[in-house]
Amino acid sequence: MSGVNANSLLSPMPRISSSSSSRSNGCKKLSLFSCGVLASSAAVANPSRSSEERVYEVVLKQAALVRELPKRDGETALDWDKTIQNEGISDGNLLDEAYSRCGEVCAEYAKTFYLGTQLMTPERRRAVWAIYVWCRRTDELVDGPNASHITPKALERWEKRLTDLFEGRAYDMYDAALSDTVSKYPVDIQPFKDMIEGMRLDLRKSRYENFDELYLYCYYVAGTVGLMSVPVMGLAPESKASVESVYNAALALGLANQLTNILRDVGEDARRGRVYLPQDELAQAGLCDDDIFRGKVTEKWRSFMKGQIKRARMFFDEAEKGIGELNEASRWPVWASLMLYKQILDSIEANDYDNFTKRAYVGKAKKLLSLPIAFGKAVVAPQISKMW
Ligand SMILES: CC(C)=CCC/C(C)=C/CC/C(C)=C/CC/C(C)=C/[C@@H]1[C@@H](COP(=O)(O)OP(=O)(O)O)[C@]1(C)CC/C=C(\C)CC/C=C(\C)CCC=C(C)C
Ligand SMILES: [Mn+2]
Repeated sequence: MSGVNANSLLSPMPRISSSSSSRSNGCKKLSLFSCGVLASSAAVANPSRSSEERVYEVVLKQAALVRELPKRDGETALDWDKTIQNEGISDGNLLDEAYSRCGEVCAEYAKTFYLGTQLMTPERRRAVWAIYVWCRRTDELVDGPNASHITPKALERWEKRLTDLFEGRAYDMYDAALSDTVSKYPVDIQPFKDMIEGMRLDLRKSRYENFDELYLYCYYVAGTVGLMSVPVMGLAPESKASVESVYNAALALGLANQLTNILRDVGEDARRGRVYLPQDELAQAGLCDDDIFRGKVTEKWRSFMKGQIKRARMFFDEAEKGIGELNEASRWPVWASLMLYKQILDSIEANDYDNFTKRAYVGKAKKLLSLPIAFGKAVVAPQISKMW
């Protein structure tokens, strides 16, 4: 691929600011906090409104947007793929070129995921690429080579650029692709704004008092990706599940991925002065920041890590419940990404919980093996169960 690198993804940004999100009150239920993996601090830390409740409001809003979609002849509200197909995907050379550049970035940065998207319909595939590129560029702002120059002002400009592209004013080719995607699929701007909020958080915060705080961070930087992806991946027309439950599963996959990322990168983050672990749970385990900076694997550390891994796995389990509700052609990349990420947790265990000096990874052979297994879960198993 021709010259895609972190710098070239980030072209200059226009000025002006825009406001960030506001959320209203009033939600119900909760899931993984209350399941008692670790005595979670959510209710204690914020008795009035936990992060999980706040995020659940966003989930409800996203689900409502989908449910409110106008129905056209022969379509259900959940089957918007036909509409896109009827409108055709060739919108002129420039747009095709914009999408194919997104595909190149995706192929360069996320090879396995790119492969996974090959089973999706061409229009969904290119829409997922466009979302991927926007997320990657947003992440690069605080994680990439120019991260030390990124200020809140720069993030304001990035957000202004986001609102522009949602209104049809694209700044460059990658934005043009996303602008087209959000005009065709019922994708809401809120998760995108929230991801930028996560980048703001990264600029000003390097410690998390409890899981409630960490949950919100994980939602901002990764749960949002799940919410952005569902409208593009589409729901199975035959699905009987509620739209909320599918969004919840998507959210859970983003959270699980991010929690896994955090556990994999403990040593690397500590070297940057960052600890993305709940401080109260560290204290309960008899640990503190200094233990992390020292980086010695002790019994206390192993036991702490076991709890954290258990929680991440519970989020993966929650996510698995929703994959079968997605449009059939979208299930494979999701299963593949879930299986690959989940195996990072196995690898941390195999490293005897040394995530200070060893980077947990999934080897090529295991990666390759995961693809047909994911295919089996996504495509073959549902066909078999239809036959019975
Ligand atoms: C089909 C599919 C998997 C679609 C998602 C594609 C997509 C839009 C991905 C964007 C990912 C991205 C670049 C996010 C930016 C923030 C970020 C980097 C988050 C971390 C990802 C891992 O990246 P990496 O290992 O490279 O991390 P480093 O920056 O290098 O440290 C994350 C951990 C989060 C990624 C989150 C997802 C892929 C969410 C997936 C959820 C769904 C696709 C919903 C599935 C639906 C159901 C019903 C389960
Ligand atoms: Mn990153």
